[in-house]
Parts: sequence; C-alpha cells; structure tokens
Amino acid sequence: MPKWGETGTVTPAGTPPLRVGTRGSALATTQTGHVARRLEELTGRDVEIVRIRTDGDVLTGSLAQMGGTGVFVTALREALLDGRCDVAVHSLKDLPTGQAPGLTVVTPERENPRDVLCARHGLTVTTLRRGARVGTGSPRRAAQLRSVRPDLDVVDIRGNVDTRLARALGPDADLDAVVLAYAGLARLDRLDAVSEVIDTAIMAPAAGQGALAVEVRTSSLDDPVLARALRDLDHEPTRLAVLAERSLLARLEAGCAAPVGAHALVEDDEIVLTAVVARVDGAEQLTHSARVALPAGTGSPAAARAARDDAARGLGTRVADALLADGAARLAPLRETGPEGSREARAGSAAPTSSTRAVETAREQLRDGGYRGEAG
Ligand SMILES: NCc1[nH]cc(CCC(=O)O)c1CC(=O)O
Repeated sequence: MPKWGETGTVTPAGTPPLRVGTRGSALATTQTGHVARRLEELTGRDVEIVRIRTDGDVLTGSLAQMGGTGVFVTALREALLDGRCDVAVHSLKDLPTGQAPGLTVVTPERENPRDVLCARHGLTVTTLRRGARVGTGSPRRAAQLRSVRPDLDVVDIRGNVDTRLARALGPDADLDAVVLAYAGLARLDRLDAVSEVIDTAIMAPAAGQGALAVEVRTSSLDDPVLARALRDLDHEPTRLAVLAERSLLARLEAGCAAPVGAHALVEDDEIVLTAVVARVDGAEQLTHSARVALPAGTGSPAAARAARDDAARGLGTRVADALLADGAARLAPLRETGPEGSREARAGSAAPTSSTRAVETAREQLRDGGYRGEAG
C-alpha cells in the first residue's frame, strides 16, 4: 500500500526504510529516537534505527587524553558514506568543525545549552564544601570551575551519563558532584539529578552544546521528500547560533577538548556571541562578546539564508580574532594534538590585555551572595 507523507507525496510501494545510524549509548539512542520519529512523520517513510559501534564507546581512557575530536563521530560518518545508513544523528558538540566532504548537516531546535551541577542535598557551585571533589572529563568545565572555586578538587572522569551520575549520587558515590550538560539529562529524563543549572556567566557552554546534528549524504538531497523533511527539521535560530559558535572554534583551531566556551543567542534580528578561553588551572581567563545584525532578506530565500549564515560565521571569526589578539593561544592549549606553539608563532607574543575580567566578575558575584540560577 502506498503511504501519504505530510508533504502529500506518494511514497511508492517497496520504498526501503530510511536507516538512521546511531551510537549505542542510552543518550545517543534516545536522541536518535526523537529524530527518527520526526523523520517518519515528515517523510511518511518507515524508519529503521541502525546501531554503529564507535571507538569512543570502546576506549576507556580519559576523554581529554584520547585527544580525538570526533572519536564518536568517525564510525557514524563511515557508515553513512558506506551506505550502511542514510541519516546519522550526532551531538553537535562532538562534531569536528571541519566540513566533511560529501555530507550535509542539519540542526533541529536546540535544547538548553547550559551545564548543570549534580550534587546531593541541592548543593550548588557556590555552596559545595571547601575542597569538594567534583568530577568532569572536560578541560573547559574544569578550568571554569577552578576559576570561581580554586579550592575545589576537580577529578577527571568519563563514562556514560548514568555512570557519571552514580559517582555523585549513587549509593557508592565517591564524589561530591559532577558537571554534565542539561541537554543530555533532559533527553534521558534525568533532570531530577540536577541541583543547579549553572549560569553561562560562570560557565560558558561548549560550542554546539545542546544541539543535534542530523547528517546525510549530500547526494540524498536529490530525493525531494528527504530534502523537504530536512528543510522542515532545520531550525534557523539554532543554525545561526551554532554556526557562530563553531566558526569561533574553527578560527581558534580548537577542538572539543580545548578549554573554550562559546554561547550564541539569536534575538531581535541579531546574533550575540560570548566566548571564553580559560587557562586549565583556572587562574586566568579571557572573555569577549560581540553582536551582529542579521541582514534583511533580499533576493531569493536561498540567497537571504546564505547572507545570514555568512553574518553568523563572520561573528564567530571576529570574536575569535579578538581573543587571539588578547593572547588566547598563549593562555591555553587550543589544538587537539601536537605541540602547542605553532599558533603562538603566528599570533606573535602579544601580552594579554583583558585577562582576568570574567574571573573577577564571577568572584564578585560569589562575594555578593551568589549568582542567579537560571531556570532553563
Ligand atoms: N561529550 C559527551 C556528550 N556529548 C553531548 C552531551 C550532552 C548533550 C548535548 O550537549 O547535546 C554529552 C554529555 C555531557 O556533556 O554531559
């Protein structure tokens, strides 16, 4: 029996199911499930979920030490290019910033991009005991934690979300708290574990945090039903925000293990981007914020969209250049692998100018009796 998609297009009998590739973790399969259901509605096609094993799931070392941008991504991309699946769903923050030849990424509406603290008794970054042990595998989170609470003992952890939550909340907890992304807990229906949604002024999220990347072979866009579905899945404010954040990372040549935070918001026809580069010990951090007006749409919708995308990219590049001019490359290891310093050679030996502003602001807020906890 032919089926009718939402677009009114007849799906011919015998059309094979759309195969959606995912990592095997609970978080990955949950978020892939959401996307798969939407694609089923939007295309009218049957959708099949294909589990792909990735190196990131097999290795057990510290994520920071594995040093691979995209450890979770390569296997999924190979499956996509091999034709073992037609769509791959990634967490956008795990996706390297470089363009993958032959593949196209679409970003559905983003979940809350903030980081959260999960601690017993509703404790917060401010109220954790002196010297509390806080788990995170992320140099970005570690650096920003240390900058507001130099007394904390930051412990390198990894593992899936449940494993990490158990380290702070389980019966055999050996940590006072862990830091995780709001989005992952929301998707797993584990927001009950959150004791504080951390203000972005205290902890700038990772570029792309909270957003999903739905990736297809560019050649699949010749299929008008799939192309239409992906246009419907695309969320423009999310696309522009993550373009700005990821252009910043690309310009800094920073990977997901670099102590860099970036948070863009699209509101009132402008994009505002704030970024932080932190010294891993938290002793210093650079911050810079800038905004750009979204160009009014003239010409074709495609041309107007391209102009907005260019504005978002330009903003990311501009903020990155400001951070580099302030000495970002001297402050923190930005590159994934290889020796530091190649950037330094290019950036010269400029002295930092605005180094500790964000740290001072955060400490002031702590002295003044704590900061606003944003509700989401
Ligand atoms: N690197 C692991 C990872 N990749 C995406 C998320 C959370 C979901 C998201 O940011 O979209 C997580 C877990 C975490 O950081 O807590």
